[in-house]
Amino acid sequence: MIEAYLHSESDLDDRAIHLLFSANRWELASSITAHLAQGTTVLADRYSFSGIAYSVRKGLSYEWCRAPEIGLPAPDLTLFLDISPEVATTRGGYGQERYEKEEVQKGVRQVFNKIGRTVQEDDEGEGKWVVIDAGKTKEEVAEELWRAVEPLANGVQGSINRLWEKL
Ligand SMILES: Cc1cn([C@H]2C[C@H](O)[C@@H](COP(=O)(O)O)O2)c(=O)[nH]c1=O
Repeated sequence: MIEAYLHSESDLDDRAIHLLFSANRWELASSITAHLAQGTTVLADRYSFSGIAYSVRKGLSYEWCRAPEIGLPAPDLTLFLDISPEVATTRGGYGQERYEKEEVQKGVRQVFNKIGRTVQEDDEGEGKWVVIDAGKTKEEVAEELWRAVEPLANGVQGSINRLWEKL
């Protein structure tokens, strides 16, 4: 259903697609937790913050969008690959999806930056938020990413947090 929606083959209420994305994360929550408990690093290419950013841009409230995400396994680190919408359009594979339009990306980027500030200020179990300048070369981006990831590469101590739920 998500795929059909993203390729404009179907239409859904903004809330319905938000909940589908969230349900998709909940489908995997126990397996993510099991991997983490075994010491396996889990990398998610987009997670709750993406879900919230795309839906808030459409006019849904931050609180409404956040609610179904509460309790999901929390990231230890979020890497926000920031790029101007103009440069993004020049990158490969861009333009096929419903949201791959400059106006949409501009709005989503603004919401992401707001969420980033909130995460940095709150410390409510959302993990650390690091902005990476994705407008640089592939090598430079890789270097910046590694600088942020390396401190965690040997494992993270402590229990697995849940998003917006202090354990
Ligand atoms: C994970 C996620 C992605 N999206 C959007 C971002 C992308 O434009 C599109 C596809 O995501 P993808 O790039 O991870 O495949 O879906 C949401 O709107 N909500 C979500 O929860």
